[in-house]
Amino acid sequence: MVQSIFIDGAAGTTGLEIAERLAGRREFALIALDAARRKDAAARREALNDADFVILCLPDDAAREAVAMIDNDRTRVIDASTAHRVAPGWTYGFPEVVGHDAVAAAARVSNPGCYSTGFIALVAPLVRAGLLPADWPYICHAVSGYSGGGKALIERFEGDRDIAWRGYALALGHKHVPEMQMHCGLSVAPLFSPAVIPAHRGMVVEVPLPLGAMPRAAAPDALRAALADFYGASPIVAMGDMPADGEMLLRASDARDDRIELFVFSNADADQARLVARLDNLGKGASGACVQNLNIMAGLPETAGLRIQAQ
Ligand SMILES: NC(=O)C1=CN([C@@H]2O[C@H](COP(=O)(O)OP(=O)(O)OC[C@H]3O[C@@H](n4cnc5c(N)ncnc54)[C@H](OP(=O)(O)O)[C@@H]3O)[C@@H](O)[C@H]2O)C=CC1
Ligand SMILES: CC(=O)N[C@@H](CCC(=O)OP(=O)(O)O)C(=O)O
Repeated sequence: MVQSIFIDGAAGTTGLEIAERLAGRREFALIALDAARRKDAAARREALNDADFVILCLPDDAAREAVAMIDNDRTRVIDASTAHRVAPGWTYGFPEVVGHDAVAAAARVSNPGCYSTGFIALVAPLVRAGLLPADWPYICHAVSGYSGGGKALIERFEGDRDIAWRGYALALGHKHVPEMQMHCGLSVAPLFSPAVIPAHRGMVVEVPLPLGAMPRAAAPDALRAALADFYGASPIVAMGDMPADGEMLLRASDARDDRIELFVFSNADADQARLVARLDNLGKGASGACVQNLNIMAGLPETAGLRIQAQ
């Protein structure tokens, strides 16, 4: 049975990338609004209620407004925005962490933030297994390609080739912190320092761990083994190969890939470690994750339409 999909915000960065991944899929039929009607409330309301699945690629307020316009109990929603990531009644769309069955059964799925995807992929399984403490004040550093900031940031970076690094969220309290804390089960909010680099896409998220100074922290080998075991044969979340030459690169020209790779680096004394995740902010960080969740909700193979590079 062909299921209908409406992408609200289809002309934006995340929406366009979702449409690319759905192009040619016979299981789905896209409901499209022409340019003149894409922000028209009546047209959106009709499309939102006609669709079997709605994918919201909108700013937070517009996403809340779209959900309020749905007045039937058949349409299922995937929200790419931050609006519902810690909201009651919403399933957090990280199937490897919350369980595929929970996503498959959900009517309302909130797609994780891009940075949160890296942090949660690394920290949640280890805290859950008792290998890292839940009450530690974790620190997280990350860099993102500028497409992470949508059309406005793309325009800014492509109009000013002189920006080599942009630190932001300097007053702390980035909008991803609540979901990072909640979905890792932490009693203390992590301290998060994001930055943007002059590459269109790509992301590295890092959690440095002073293991020797932490209570109840396992050794690096145990952390590595636990992550490998937790994600098992996942086609999307996997341990990366340890770099042989002592450096790890993110290249602006890297092939697009909807997978996420995890690393545990450590020192010879095994009392310091760096948990690192490398992903595409528009892949597992946004549009790839939306399509993965859509596949699971629709009862289809989770990687259908995704970009999975040969290993
Ligand atoms: N980019 C990324 O890597 C990630 C983005 N996200 C989230 O996805 C959502 C979309 O982000 P992104 O695609 O980057 O943003 P963009 O700014 O690129 O796109 C947003 C789109 O929404 C449209 N829009 C705004 N208000 C309305 C409205 N009331 N009705 C209909 N359309 C509207 C905009 O219209 P117009 O074209 O006229 O401006 C634009 O096309 C955001 O919540 C973002 O935080 C999540 C994870 C990662
Ligand atoms: C580089 C950049 O600006 N990134 C965005 C986050 C992108 C993302 O994950 O989007 P959500 O808004 O859906 O959480 C930011 O920090 O606000």
